[in-house]
Amino acid sequence: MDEFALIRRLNRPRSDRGAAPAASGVKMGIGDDAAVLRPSSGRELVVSCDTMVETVHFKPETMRSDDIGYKAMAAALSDLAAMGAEPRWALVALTVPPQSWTADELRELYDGLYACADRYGVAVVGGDTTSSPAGLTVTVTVIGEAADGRSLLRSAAEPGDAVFVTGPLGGSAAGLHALLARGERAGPIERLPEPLQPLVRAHRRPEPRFDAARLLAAAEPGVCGALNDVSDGLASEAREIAEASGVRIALDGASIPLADELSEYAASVGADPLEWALYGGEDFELVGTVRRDRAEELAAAFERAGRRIWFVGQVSAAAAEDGAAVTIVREPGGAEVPLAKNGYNHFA
Ligand SMILES: Nc1ncnc2c1ncn2[C@@H]1O[C@H](COP(=O)(O)OP(=O)(O)OP(=O)(O)O)[C@@H](O)[C@H]1O
Ligand SMILES: Cc1ncc(C[n+]2csc(CCOP(=O)(O)O)c2C)c(N)n1
Ligand SMILES: [Mg+2]
Ligand SMILES: [Mg+2]
Ligand SMILES: [Mg+2]
Repeated sequence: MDEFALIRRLNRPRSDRGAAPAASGVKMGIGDDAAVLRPSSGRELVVSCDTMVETVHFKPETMRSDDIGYKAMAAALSDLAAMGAEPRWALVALTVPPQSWTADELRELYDGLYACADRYGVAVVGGDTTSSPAGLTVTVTVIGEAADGRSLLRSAAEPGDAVFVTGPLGGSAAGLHALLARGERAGPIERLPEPLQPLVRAHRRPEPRFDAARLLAAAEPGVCGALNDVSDGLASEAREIAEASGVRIALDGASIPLADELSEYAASVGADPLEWALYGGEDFELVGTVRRDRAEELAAAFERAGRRIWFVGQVSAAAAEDGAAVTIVREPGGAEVPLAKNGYNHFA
């Protein structure tokens, strides 16, 4: 495999680029020492990166090549949605063990990556390609824009706020569980038993929630408080909001929306679906807070747009030094207990 030939093969011919409206603002894209971009005036830049690592984030049993590319882009973009930003540009760093990946498989990975980039109007403007002694990694850096001063921060929750999520949780973890339990090389989703399909789709083809992010960003300044995306599980994301904002969050377990088919699948393998929603991660829904007296108005704005938010808890003033940052009532009438700090942790 030749590095330069591979880069040419993975990226689109120059004639394809520039056709998409996403290419606007690109003075120099792929092909020079660096990209040259023109941000819109009056907008602030919002920048983030995320890495996916073979065996840590994907295995042959869990993801096909195109899914890896799609999800790497989707997971990175999700952090822009979590800031209330509009996606614009991306850079892709690839490290490849040449013995275990063919150029065709890498091309499929890029087909998935570009499918996601096109779906969200993102122009890939550069990247980096190196060999790796073992394990493929994909790092996607994303750049978006928000109205000046309007990025939605983790630190903006206030006592009295309601906590909401933008969609059902736990599906991705259940899909992962099902794929690992099957243990065979991942095939097309349509060939799986029907009840597994939405769970596996949630794992392989997550969608960054720009639809919800746009509605939140469009609300009057101050209506939406903090915002995060659920990459590490609701428990972990709620804790990040609580700690960044210096508040306490009380979750109501019975109100947390569970993914379609999740309860049935969890029952079939003796698992607790709520645990997957709290600790599974990779759902990429948004979790946020809204001022209590504006919560119904926000829910109505979602309904008018044919969407929904689910209220899953309340924010209150931080407890004493040793008080729990996040608590939960698991069942109606149950006791309020501190929520354990589990969630996904790369070094735990
Ligand atoms: N190696 C690093 N060097 C500098 N900053 C980092 C590094 N790793 C993470 N960060 C920063 O730490 C903050 C929290 O990162 P974290 O990865 O936990 O958030 P996230 O991207 O929302 O989560 P996830 O990676 O699960 O999507 C971010 O501001 C991120 O840019
Ligand atoms: C084969 C395989 N095993 C386990 C997992 C689960 N997993 C890996 S990283 C992560 C958190 C988000 O990552 P990050 O914090 O790096 O953004 C989760 C839930 C998976 N996807 N594939
Ligand atoms: Mg991160
Ligand atoms: Mg992330
Ligand atoms: Mg995030």
